[in-house]
Amino acid sequence: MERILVKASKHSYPIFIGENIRFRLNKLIEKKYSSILIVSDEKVAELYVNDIVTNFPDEKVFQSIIPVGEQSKRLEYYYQLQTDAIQFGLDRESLIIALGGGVVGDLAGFAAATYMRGIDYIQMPTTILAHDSSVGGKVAINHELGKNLIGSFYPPAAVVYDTQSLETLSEKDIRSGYAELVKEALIADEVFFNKLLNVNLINVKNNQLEEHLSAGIKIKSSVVEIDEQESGVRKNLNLGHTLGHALEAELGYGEITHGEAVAIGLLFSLHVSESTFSSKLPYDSTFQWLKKNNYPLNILQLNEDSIIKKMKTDKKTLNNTIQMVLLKEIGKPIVQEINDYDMKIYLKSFTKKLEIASLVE
Ligand SMILES: NC(=O)c1ccc[n+]([C@@H]2O[C@H](COP(=O)([O-])OP(=O)(O)OC[C@H]3O[C@@H](n4cnc5c(N)ncnc54)[C@H](O)[C@@H]3O)[C@@H](O)[C@H]2O)c1
Ligand SMILES: O=C(O)C(=O)C[C@@H](O)[C@H](O)[C@H](O)COP(=O)(O)O
Ligand SMILES: [Zn+2]
Repeated sequence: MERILVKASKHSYPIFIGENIRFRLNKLIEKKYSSILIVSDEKVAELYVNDIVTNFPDEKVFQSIIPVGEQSKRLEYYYQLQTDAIQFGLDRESLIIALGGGVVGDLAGFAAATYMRGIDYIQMPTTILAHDSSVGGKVAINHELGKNLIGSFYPPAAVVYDTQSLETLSEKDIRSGYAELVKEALIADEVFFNKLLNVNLINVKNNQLEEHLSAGIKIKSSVVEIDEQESGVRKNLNLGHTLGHALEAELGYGEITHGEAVAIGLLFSLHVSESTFSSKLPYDSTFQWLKKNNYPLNILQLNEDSIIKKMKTDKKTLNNTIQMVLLKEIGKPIVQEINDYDMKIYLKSFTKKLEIASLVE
């Protein structure tokens, strides 16, 4: 088992990564809690919730199970969790366990951040993507008008990542999770990036996956330790998200996964970066890798004005001007202001490039 300690403003917290560690959860938690609420989605609950419950034979353990998917990361389910917490009698010494992917982690984390003004919660990520969402304390729900617009920075008490639970993931969710790994590699580590571009996602080996997750988590945690509340370098973790989040909201939450949207967003960032800095970046190799691994890249019918409006709900936006993370080179991200006129040109040239590439197939 690997243990990484993350320093946060409220407290430091450990990330435990290892196979089958969900069965040792009670040994990994140091504190005794008055009661425990496990939050999970229907699919994950069916697979793993009993493994978590059996850790606590002598405690009061409750469950709140939400429907699967991005649509659950909204006010209605946030309110449902608060109602459950009140009705189950959770107090200030209670614990919430977020067992699932980023949807469960963001929603349950935000519920924990606000229930009785804040109680402890533990992230138990069960997707590859959640190596990112479970670390750093960003918790939130979506608004119809924009992603993650209602939320907080609220670090977990611990992250317990059982890599064995990843064996049940679908191809789509493996793909989705790898987009955030590629993002981390692009902002911080060219060697890691080149390694990822050699991976074939349908037969990625367990030891390879663990190596990638550990590398991704180290990049993520080192950034959030320096800038927990995103006044500076943490913005770089948003590479690919200005367009990615806009696509998720524009197409309807859940129509495209977060990672798939981020993958398109990464490609767009490379496109804009190449034009802005007149430099050669790995647009072509990234495109080829995404295509080979079946990422959906067919976003040809974009309404640019509507997308730009959605991009402006991005939390990096200042004075109604879009701020986008670009790359000067791999490992050298920079936040750049882009006006609406230029953005429209970039969106048009990007979709044209994708259209031409789809004709060449
Ligand atoms: N807080 C952050 O810093 C941060 C970072 C990145 C992403 N996010 C958020 O994370 C969310 C996306 O997370 P996600 O991709 O994990 O989505 P998700 O939570 O919806 O999980 C994806 C799918 O995988 C299923 N699943 C989960 N674990 C499984 C397992 N072990 N076996 C089989 N199926 C399993 C789920 O039921 C779901 O159908 C988005 O809302 C995004 O905004 C947050
Ligand atoms: O941790 C961060 O910071 C990130 O930007 C990680 C992203 O992968 C993640 O999707 C995050 O939720 C986006 O944050 P937001 O502030 O743009 O909502
Ligand atoms: Zn993300």
